[in-house]
Amino acid sequence: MQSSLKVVDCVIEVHDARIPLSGRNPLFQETLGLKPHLLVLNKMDLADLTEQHKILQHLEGTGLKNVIFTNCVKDENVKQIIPKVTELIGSSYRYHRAENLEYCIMVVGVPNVGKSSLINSLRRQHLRIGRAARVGGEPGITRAVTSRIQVCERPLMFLLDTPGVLNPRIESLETGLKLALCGTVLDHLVGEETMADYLLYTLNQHGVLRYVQHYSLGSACDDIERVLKSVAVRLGKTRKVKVLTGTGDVNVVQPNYSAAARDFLRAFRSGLLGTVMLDRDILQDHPQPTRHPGPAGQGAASRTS
Ligand SMILES: Nc1nc2c(ncn2[C@@H]2O[C@H](COP(=O)(O)OP(=O)(O)OP(=O)(O)O)[C@@H](O)[C@H]2O)c(=O)[nH]1
Repeated sequence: MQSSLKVVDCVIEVHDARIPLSGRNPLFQETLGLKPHLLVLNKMDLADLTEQHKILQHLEGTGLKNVIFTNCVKDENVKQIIPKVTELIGSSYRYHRAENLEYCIMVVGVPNVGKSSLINSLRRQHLRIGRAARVGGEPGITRAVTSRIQVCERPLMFLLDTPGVLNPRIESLETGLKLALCGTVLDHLVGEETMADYLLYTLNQHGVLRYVQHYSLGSACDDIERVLKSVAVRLGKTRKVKVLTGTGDVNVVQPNYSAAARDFLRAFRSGLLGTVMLDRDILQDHPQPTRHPGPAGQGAASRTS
């Protein structure tokens, strides 16, 4: 990414709109910092944006003035990106390329936030043609900086897709769990049941109780074992386990907790359980944003219950 930088006019950083204030990789800013920068908060369809103005205020307080919320599956707000990028490059002090009317933009972000989807959406919007970048539900689909992909005719604009890069030092356990819920880390590395537990905690804390109806649970519950058991039974996700008894082996049918946890996470990620703002704690804890947030531990509030 660094070696491609000299041909890049602007950096578009894509992040998940459910975690607008946490989990970004600070190395992007440090390494790519001098180029004009646009933050695209994607998957807005999955985010609770009732406090959008507070989020924007908070981001502005940390020096991020150029922010656009998008849904790249439905092409929402994607049309705003190219005019904004053109404006940013035009007003950039590095813009000394009178003869060269091509723009080259690098798209960066943590894994699975929709960088390739954004490129495909831009092509649909401006060129009326489809896919150029591979899209996938799991992190790690794009594995190298691609050759340039044209996304617009006027102005002539090319994008470089890049692999998702996580901060090697995640600032807190809570931020790690939020990133995992958003699908930026392979689920089995964190553990589906751990993530399901955090998801249940979050949904209850935010009063997003659609899971109760979705799984016909009767009432809200903060016991993950009970919830996963009900989900497993309801979905018929059981497994036979051999149990050794005094009279020999007996096959016992048990709820398949892992399969239930996977279904719970899948339903959440596809929006079936409602929208959430996973950084609500940061918004509440830091009403007056500071311009230079410190390193480890700052930002994400610790769990209080
Ligand atoms: N709901 C929703 N899903 C989206 C949106 N944009 C992308 N996705 C989905 O998110 C998943 C990841 O999208 P990609 O475009 O492959 O993400 P990426 O950032 O290029 O991923 P890596 O190459 O792994 O870094 C895919 O399943 C997309 O369909 C969006 O705006 N809303």
